[in-house]
Amino acid sequence: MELKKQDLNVAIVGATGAVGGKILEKLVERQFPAKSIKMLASKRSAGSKIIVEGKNYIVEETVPESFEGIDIAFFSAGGSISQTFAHEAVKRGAIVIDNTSAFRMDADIPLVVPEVNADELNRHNGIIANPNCSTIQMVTALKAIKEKFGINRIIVSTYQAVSGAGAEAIEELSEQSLQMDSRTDIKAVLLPSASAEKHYPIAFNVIPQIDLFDESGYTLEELKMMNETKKIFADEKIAVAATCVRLPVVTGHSESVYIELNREDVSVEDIRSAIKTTPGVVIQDDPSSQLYPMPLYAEGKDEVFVGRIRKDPTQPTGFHMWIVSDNLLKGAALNSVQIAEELIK
Ligand SMILES: NC(=O)C1=CN([C@@H]2O[C@H](COP(=O)(O)OP(=O)(O)OC[C@H]3O[C@@H](n4cnc5c(N)ncnc54)[C@H](OP(=O)(O)O)[C@@H]3O)[C@@H](O)[C@H]2O)C=CC1
Ligand SMILES: N[C@@H](CC(=O)OP(=O)(O)O)C(=O)O
Repeated sequence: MELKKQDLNVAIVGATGAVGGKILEKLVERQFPAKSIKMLASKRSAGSKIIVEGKNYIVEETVPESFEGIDIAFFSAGGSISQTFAHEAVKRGAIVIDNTSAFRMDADIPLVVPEVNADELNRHNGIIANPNCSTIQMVTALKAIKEKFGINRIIVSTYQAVSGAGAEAIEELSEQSLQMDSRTDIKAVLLPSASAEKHYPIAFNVIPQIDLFDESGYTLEELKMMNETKKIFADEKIAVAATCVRLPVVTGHSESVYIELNREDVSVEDIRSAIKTTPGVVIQDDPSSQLYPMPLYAEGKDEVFVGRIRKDPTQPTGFHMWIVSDNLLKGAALNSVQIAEELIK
């Protein structure tokens, strides 16, 4: 499908959500060549107004006809909405960039992080999948290391912010936090979370569950990381194991990542040099000045930050590192907009 660069009609499905709002901001900030941007959500939000850089955008209900004349449709309204409307959009001539997990593992749908596998865009049939937020920041940071030295195995533990569970979860964390003072019995006061991990309060807590469990004992979030990494790296043999954890941070996912390389002769300096070659990846790593990435400082930034790079003292091919990025930006909205930019290059 050919896209003319200067006169694109764009739609955002899920425009009132945590990710959809950031997609609009990124399109405006990066001066995406859009003639029009249609804001779509559920019937509940129809008629509401979103203002970005002084311009008003009126939200409309999403129906199949919403996609008449649309060139690019960004979807971030949940998997079931993508299942219902993505093919309707493609049928009407749009290219869909889908932020949900609905199509990510379909063999004929590219799963793209532009810095890693932009060439996959050449084989799309109308739908392109944007990976899981935790997966995106990890593969972006590891891409050059993998290319240069080969990676056999990845073991990752995540520390994920509540904004990953949507706008409602952000509200919930601040409401629960405000109920507290030092004398409060937390468990007696805090109400269970409304986000995916429903049973427990998130304020002043750490929850080792994101999304549902499957029969293997892993959660769906963990399985997404494990499977999507193999697909993006086009490497079925790479061993990936994940533990995904939610904590009371508003925005910015952090990851403790352990990798085993194919070779023993690689130094920390070699790893740093490789990482630096990937655009958008920044090393923040100086123990002597307590410099390392943190979500509080990554929020609002486009980059993926890497620090705490260490050689495993017990295994000559092993390295540890700490990877942080804004889950709503590189983890979702920015990556989607970068995909659209690649398409019109
Ligand atoms: N947050 C993140 O870090 C990431 C999120 N994603 C994916 O993006 C999607 C949205 O996430 P997020 O923005 O965090 O979620 P939010 O809960 O913040 O937003 C959900 C959005 O979906 C819209 N919506 C709900 N029902 C419908 C419907 N029937 N028709 C049309 N729109 C509807 C909502 O509109 P309304 O206001 O009208 O209810 C709202 O705009 C999820 O599928 C998630 O998997 C992917 C990667 C990362
Ligand atoms: N599950 C992620 C965000 C997300 O929505 O991911 P996915 O699109 O893979 O369901 C989080 O909670 O941080």
